[in-house]
Amino acid sequence: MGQGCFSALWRRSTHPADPQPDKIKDAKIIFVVGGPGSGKGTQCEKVVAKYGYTHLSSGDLLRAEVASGSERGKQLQAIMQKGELVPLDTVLDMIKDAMIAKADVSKGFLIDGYPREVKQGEEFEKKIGAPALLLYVDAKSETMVKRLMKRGETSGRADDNEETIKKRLDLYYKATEPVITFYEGRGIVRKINSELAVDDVFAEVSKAIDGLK
Ligand SMILES: Nc1ncnc2c1ncn2[C@H]1C[C@H](O)[C@@H](COP(=O)(O)OP(=O)(O)OP(=O)(O)O)O1
Ligand SMILES: Nc1ncnc2c1ncn2[C@H]1C[C@H](O)[C@@H](COP(=O)(O)O)O1
Ligand SMILES: [Mg+2]
Repeated sequence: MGQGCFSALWRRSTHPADPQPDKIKDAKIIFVVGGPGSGKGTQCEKVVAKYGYTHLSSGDLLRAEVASGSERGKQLQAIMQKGELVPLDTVLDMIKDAMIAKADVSKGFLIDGYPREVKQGEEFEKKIGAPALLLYVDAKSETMVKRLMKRGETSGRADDNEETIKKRLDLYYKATEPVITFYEGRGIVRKINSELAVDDVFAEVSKAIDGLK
């Protein structure tokens, strides 16, 4: 879908004249990138418990908007149900607003599920700042499908079904994997083997975070 037609309609409260973005310009930022069902949210919860970072999942922020019942939420739901990406401006403004709201108390931010494409990373850096680390949560596609089908038994997520999972996976390989290559060039990518048990995956995550200055 063309993003231009939606961006004006869906812009949120932040704008260039807003002084508040200064509050987050020096924040420690970790991007958490991986396929659907790779275990990003699971690991982020553990990082919050151990390191006290703030976890912001773009998918969770979008689902909260859907749950609000707003007109915008209805439009977002239609896109997410199809396993497509919502417009960049919408998701970036949501993340930025959430970061500003937590800036005074946050030790650092885990940005889970963003960037989904290289352009999202570039825009994030222009409007917010550069990530110190990218955690690449890696699992096989068969593993991800199995986990999502199981999660779908109880999650209530409209996109945890066979047809949408396939679309989300295809989009991940096409649009999101290039994000990893892009940040590898900066030397900030740590690949995490998410085929292991949750605590063993977390041991790798902890090592990557402990390596941060
Ligand atoms: N290492 C693991 N071993 C077994 N199950 C796991 C592991 N990590 C996560 N899970 C389970 C928990 C969930 O039911 C499911 C998906 O994990 P989750 O953390 O929600 O993935 P995710 O956040 O990457 O998915 P999405 O992109 O769809 O939000 O798999
Ligand atoms: N960063 C994002 N850009 C566009 N669309 C997004 C982003 N994060 C989440 N979404 C939409 C599209 C996804 O299929 C759903 C669910 O996201 P998830 O990270 O799996 O919770 O939301
Ligand atoms: Mg998740």
